[in-house]
Amino acid sequence: MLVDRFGRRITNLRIAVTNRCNLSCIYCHREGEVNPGEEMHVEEISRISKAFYELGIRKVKITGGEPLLREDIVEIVQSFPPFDEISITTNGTLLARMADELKDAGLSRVNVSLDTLKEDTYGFITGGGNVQKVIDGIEAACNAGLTPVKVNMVVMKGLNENEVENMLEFTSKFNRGRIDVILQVIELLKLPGLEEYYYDISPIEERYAGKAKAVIVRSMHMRRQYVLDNAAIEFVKPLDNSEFCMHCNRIRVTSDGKIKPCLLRNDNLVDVRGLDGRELKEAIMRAVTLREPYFCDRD
Ligand SMILES: Nc1nc2c(ncn2[C@@H]2O[C@H](COP(=O)(O)OP(=O)(O)OP(=O)(O)O)[C@@H](O)[C@H]2O)c(=O)[nH]1
Ligand SMILES: C[S@@+](CC[C@H](N)C(=O)[O-])C[C@H]1O[C@@H](n2cnc3c(N)ncnc32)[C@H](O)[C@@H]1O
Ligand code: SF4
Ligand code: SF4
Repeated sequence: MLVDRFGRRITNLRIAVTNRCNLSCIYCHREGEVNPGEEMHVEEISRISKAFYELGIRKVKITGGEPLLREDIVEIVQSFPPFDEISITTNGTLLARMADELKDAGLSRVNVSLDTLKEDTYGFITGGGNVQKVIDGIEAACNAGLTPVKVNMVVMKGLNENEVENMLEFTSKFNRGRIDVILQVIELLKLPGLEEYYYDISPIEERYAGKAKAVIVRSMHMRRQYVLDNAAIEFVKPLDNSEFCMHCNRIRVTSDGKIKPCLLRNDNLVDVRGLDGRELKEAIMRAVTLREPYFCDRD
């Protein structure tokens, strides 16, 4: 088991398989990648993930850019070691036609980004995306058993801050007798130029906390999930949140083969391209020693 200098156990791997995307969301952090080099080939992704598996990692998240743009995405999923869970975070636009194949390849579940159900707002946020394709993708993922599907909603002032209840109603339509779709409400990470859209989601969380039938506190980031009638809602509030960072159990790999100890830093990357065997594992362990909570209480 990998444990960093702060006693944080690392159980999850996040691999960006591309930096390319078919949308251009106004807020995109691209998983913290800047000026990426050539994308890793499937063999490299497989080699790196096996090294992490041998070091005790049991869950992997595929992300990007838009992972479903990779023509070999099914091969990538098939090439993983036997992780307990393989999930993808996707914008959902290409999911409808791929859901069954991905399930057969060994994918466990998906997160689908959908900030609004309003066509014009969705088009504005994503730079021209078609909301119906995403809805079709969510439906196909449910039918394929890629559940629970998490619908990622980044809340933005003046754009969708009043749509949480609508989105919850939308997810509850898929929950017949069990929770197949969870709404995940995400605080906007204020990249330069995004300040005007920032919206504090704490009052929204308080509102649903008051109505919850049960509360699940996740070991990852101590994130709270509230169980409601026929629905569930989780909150992701990283900003200035030392509790969130103290419970960060994930390590990242960039699309061009660098280990990234923290989403919000690029000054401590460890390049593992071309490494194998002991050298690769040593580089991974070096990256683990570079992990530090980004938001922490300082005197
Ligand atoms: N600051 C910070 N934000 C994160 C981190 N992990 C995820 N996020 C944010 O959380 C949002 C959702 O991420 P997803 O890729 O859907 O995955 P997840 O919800 O973290 O993971 P699962 O619950 O396992 O599906 C994204 O907007 C990320 O920006 C993290 O380690 N640090
Ligand atoms: C970078 S995207 C990559 C995967 C895929 N293209 C997608 O959109 O789901 C991963 C997640 O990060 C979220 N995200 C991107 N930029 C963000 C920001 N500035 N603040 C909060 N979340 C953000 C997206 O909404 C998405 O749910
Ligand atoms: S779909 Fe995902 S990767 Fe593409 S621009 Fe939007 S948030 Fe970024
Ligand atoms: S910002 Fe905090 S939670 Fe996110 S990757 Fe960095 S240390 Fe982990």
